[in-house]
Amino acid sequence: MSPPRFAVLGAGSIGCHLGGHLALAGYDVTLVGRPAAMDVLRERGLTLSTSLRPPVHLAPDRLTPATGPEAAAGADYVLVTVKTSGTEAAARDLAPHLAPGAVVVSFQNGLHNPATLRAALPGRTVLAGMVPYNVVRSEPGTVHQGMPGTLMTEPDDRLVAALRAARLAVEARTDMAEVQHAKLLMNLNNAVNALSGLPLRDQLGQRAYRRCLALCQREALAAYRAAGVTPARLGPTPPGLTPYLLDLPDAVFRRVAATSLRIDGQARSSMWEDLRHGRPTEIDSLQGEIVALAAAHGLSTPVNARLTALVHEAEAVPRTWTGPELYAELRAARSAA
Ligand SMILES: NC(=O)C1=CN([C@@H]2O[C@H](COP(=O)(O)OP(=O)(O)OC[C@H]3O[C@@H](n4cnc5c(N)ncnc54)[C@H](OP(=O)(O)O)[C@@H]3O)[C@@H](O)[C@H]2O)C=CC1
Ligand SMILES: CC(C)(CO)C(=O)C(=O)O
Repeated sequence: MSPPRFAVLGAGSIGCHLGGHLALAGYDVTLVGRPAAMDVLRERGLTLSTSLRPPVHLAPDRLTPATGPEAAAGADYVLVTVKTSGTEAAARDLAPHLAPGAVVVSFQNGLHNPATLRAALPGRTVLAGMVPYNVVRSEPGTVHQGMPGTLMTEPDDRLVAALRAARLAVEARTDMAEVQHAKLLMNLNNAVNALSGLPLRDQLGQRAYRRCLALCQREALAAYRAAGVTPARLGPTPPGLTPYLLDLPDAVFRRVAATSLRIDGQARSSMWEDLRHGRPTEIDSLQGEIVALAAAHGLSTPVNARLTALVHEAEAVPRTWTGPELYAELRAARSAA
């Protein structure tokens, strides 16, 4: 069988990281992104950087950038890496161009992107995927992976083999709904990180910020219990114990969490990148999902609701919060509820 051909729909941080690794391994990859971003690839090529190994550069002639969904026509796999707010439109645009038998894979955060893609692409195979680590566009034409981690996807042998050949660690999972709920617990930190204005390592190193995340996770875990959802265990700590770990004093936390905190100084949440570039954030599909799920089960989530409001305020008028300020604000919201 010939090697699979790939298209990446939404060639930003994650899309360039995944597509760049596949192109580096010799796969035929079309990167579909915005005109300005694709011009950068045409002019500078793409550098894949990580503190785990030396950076590698793909010269412009090793890349196939494109700006319209028709460029995905020849692909066996279309990796969808747009932000959640762009999923439905991207799927609608893609629908008339998909090759027969093409498989669409969502490597996005949130709970509902695979379902949105399935609804817009009836009869197509759509797989849920998950990226557990951070990637930032550290400078034009460079995407930087700031921590190690293993991609997850619903089983597909050809896809898994290609990702592994591209030196991307990947695990096939049959419990992707539980994986996505576990990832959402992690992503509740995106808002805290974005409002802190700090690199992830510095923000997570401060107890007050971690306690903000712990408050969010406790509400989320209560909502999951009410909904009968058991999030997958993705690391050494069971999801139900993570808030206790986050509450620990800094020195104890650093010792206990050393293995799960191999984050370099460049790593930032994708929501920080959105705020920095003046783009709308994914807050409504992260904290917003917890608020909605809890409400459906008669629970209130004042902390997640307040953070949602604060992020929307920061979208309109940028501001950062110190850890003690944010923790006091969230505790006040909880007390007032
Ligand atoms: N960055 C990270 O560390 C991680 C991100 N994720 C998730 O991965 C997904 C992608 O995130 P990320 O890579 O950071 O996002 P980016 O914003 O960096 O990349 C998405 C890119 O796709 C472009 N785009 C949107 N719609 C289309 C379209 N129809 N055609 C062509 N291009 C389009 C966007 O342009 P424009 O902005 O103009 O819409 C943007 O440049 C999100 O769900 C995120 O939560 C998951 C794990 C880690
Ligand atoms: C990997 C992680 C949790 C990093 O914050 C992320 O998913 C994001 O930034 O969106």
